[in-house]
Order: sequence, then structure tokens, then C-alpha cells
Amino acid sequence: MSVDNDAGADDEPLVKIEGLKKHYSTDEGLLDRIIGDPQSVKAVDGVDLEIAEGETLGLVGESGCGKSSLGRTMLGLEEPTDGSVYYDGVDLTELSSSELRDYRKDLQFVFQNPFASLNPRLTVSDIVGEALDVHGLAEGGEREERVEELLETVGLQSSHASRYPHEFSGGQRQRIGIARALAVDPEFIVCDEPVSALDVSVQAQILNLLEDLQEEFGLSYLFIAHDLSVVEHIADRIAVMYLGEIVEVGTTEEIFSPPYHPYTRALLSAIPEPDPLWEGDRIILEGTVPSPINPPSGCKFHTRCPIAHDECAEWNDHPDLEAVGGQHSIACPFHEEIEDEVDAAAD
Ligand SMILES: Nc1ncnc2c1ncn2[C@@H]1O[C@H](COP(=O)(O)OP(=O)(O)OP(=O)(O)O)[C@@H](O)[C@H]1O
Repeated sequence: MSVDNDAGADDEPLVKIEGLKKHYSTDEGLLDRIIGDPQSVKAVDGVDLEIAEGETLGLVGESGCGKSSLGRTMLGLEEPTDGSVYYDGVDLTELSSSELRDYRKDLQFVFQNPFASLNPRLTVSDIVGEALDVHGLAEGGEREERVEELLETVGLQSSHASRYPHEFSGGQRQRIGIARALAVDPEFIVCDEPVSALDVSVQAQILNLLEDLQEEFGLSYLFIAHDLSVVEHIADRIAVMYLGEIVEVGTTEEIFSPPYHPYTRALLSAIPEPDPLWEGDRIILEGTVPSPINPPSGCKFHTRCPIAHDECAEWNDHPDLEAVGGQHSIACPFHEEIEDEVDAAAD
């Protein structure tokens, strides 16, 4: 959780995205080059979100919903197709690459797979110190000291600096990945499924570490997960993403209490262990996320929605997020019926 849940509430958010789109072209594939008919993969399709200083925003949705694309585009690792990303009031999408370099330090990324994201040929000192070199922050003995200090900060030993990634367990490697992100003293970190490749027994340790670091350094996180039960314990607010769009956003408590978007309700009921905050019936989500090349018309969830109405497919556009009280918004005009209808459908 954040240092202070109200931190920044009355101020400009630390990070704000408006109308963000990331469409990939398929024309990089050989087949498409031969056929000459590139298509557009609408991975992120018009997202507005805000993250306050010291806040953790959880971003959840099934695989392929566009979560990683959103996180990468927010940090400028991918060029947006449209929309704006404001950091501390500055639109990063308007900056030249050299201007963006000054901000890169403040915005860091922790990757999902600690086995693939660390170069096996580099020592821990090289990996963690690389960002210090790139930004000219420390050299020589000072660099060495800073690396050792960072390792201790993430619960490793300073003597680990000379070792290689293969000498560490998954949890320890993720600690190295976190030390690398912390090296440049960032303000905002996108944590992209940082525990999903780890043993369950280790997951809680890494989540606790991220929470401790947030408190110590006043960090803000976008915490990506496909499982609502992971973000429940770390997020102040949660945004639920489906096929490139946010379908529900609210405080963690609001997301776990009615009313729900039917997609959120299905994700909640998929949590294997009965959740103390969850009292609804189980809903099985049929099939997988449709292709973002040709997404369904109208509300993109209507093809899998247990309470879909005929008109859900007929709208010209997806439904907008509608405020339902507090900080809670739902992109489903039928949200007031959801409780009754979903209960009846589940009987
Ligand atoms: N570089 C790319 N070129 C083309 N399509 C891409 C590219 N990166 C992602 N996609 C497509 O964009 C969609 C969203 O992918 P993304 O990885 O952002 O989703 P995700 O929710 O993070 O899923 P996962 O949890 O599996 O990573 C998917 O259909 C994916 O195949």
C-alpha cells in the first residue's frame, strides 16, 4: 500500500495518460509482406488513467488484453499511436529522444521473467550498475559502493555483486531486477507481472519488498497482473482491462464490492481460493480474448458476457466509463442490473 492513501489526491497526478493508443502493424511478418495487406493490432485502444504520487495502481486482465503494451507505451519504450502520457505535468510524447532521456531515469520497468530479463554474461555489479553508467551517476569506488548498497536494500548481500545471474534463485533474480530499477532513484515503476514467474512461496516476499521500497522511497507503481488476488494486497486502486480498453476502475475495496462490470465479476469469481471480500456466485469465462485485429463491435466483451443485451453489439463504439460513486467507474450501462441478472444466470 502507499505511504499515504490520500497522497497527491488534491494535486496533479504524478502520471496521467489520455486517449492512449498503441496499434501494432502486422506488416513485419513475412506472410503479410507477401500478401501486402498489413493489419492493425489494437493492443491499447484509447485509455485514460491517473496515478498519484505514492500510489499503486493495479492493472488486471487476461493474457493478451494489452497490459504490457500499455505499461511499455507509458514509459516511452514503445511509441504511442495516439494520445498523451503526462509525467509531472509534462507530455512525454511531445519530447525529442534526447529530452526524453532526462526523464527515463525517473521511470523504470521491472520485468515479468527474472530468468530472461538478466543478461547471463554480466555480473550482478554490471547489471545493477549499468544504469548508473548510462546516466553518469557514479563511477569507480562510488559506483561499487552504490551497487552494494542497492543489493542490501533489496535483501541481497553486497558480496553477491561479483556473481552471475545463474547462481541465484528466481526470487533472488527478481530482487536483482528490482535493484537495477532502483539504481537511478526513480519516481515511478511499471512492475509487469513481477511475481507470476515465481514460486508461490516466494511471491509474498517480493510483494512485501515492493511495498517496503514504496514506503522507503515514496515510489508510485503501475502493477500489472492477470490475477486479481495478486493486486488485491498491493494496490490502492485497480483498473480492469479488456481488449485494449479499461472497463472498470476504482479503489481496491470498490472493485471487490458490487456493482461490477460483468468482466470484473468473472475475473473475481475465477480466484481459486474463496476470497473473504467476495460473496458472489462463480461465473466461468468461456473462450479466450478475441483477436485485437478485428475486435467485436460495440462493447468488446459482449461475445463472452453472461448478461449481454442485443444492443451491446450494435453500439457504434464501446460504452464509456460511467461514475457509479466514490472513485468507482464502470463501462457498462447495465451495471445496475448486473447483480440480479448474473445471479440468475449462474443458477
Ligand atoms: N510487437 C508487437 N507486434 C504485434 N503485436 C503485438 C506486439 N506486442 C504485443 N502484440 C499483441 O498485442 C496484444 C496485447 O499484447 P500484450 O502483451 O500487451 O498483452 P498482455 O495483456 O500484457 O498479455 P500477456 O500477459 O500475455 O503479456 C496481443 O494480441 C499481442 O499479440
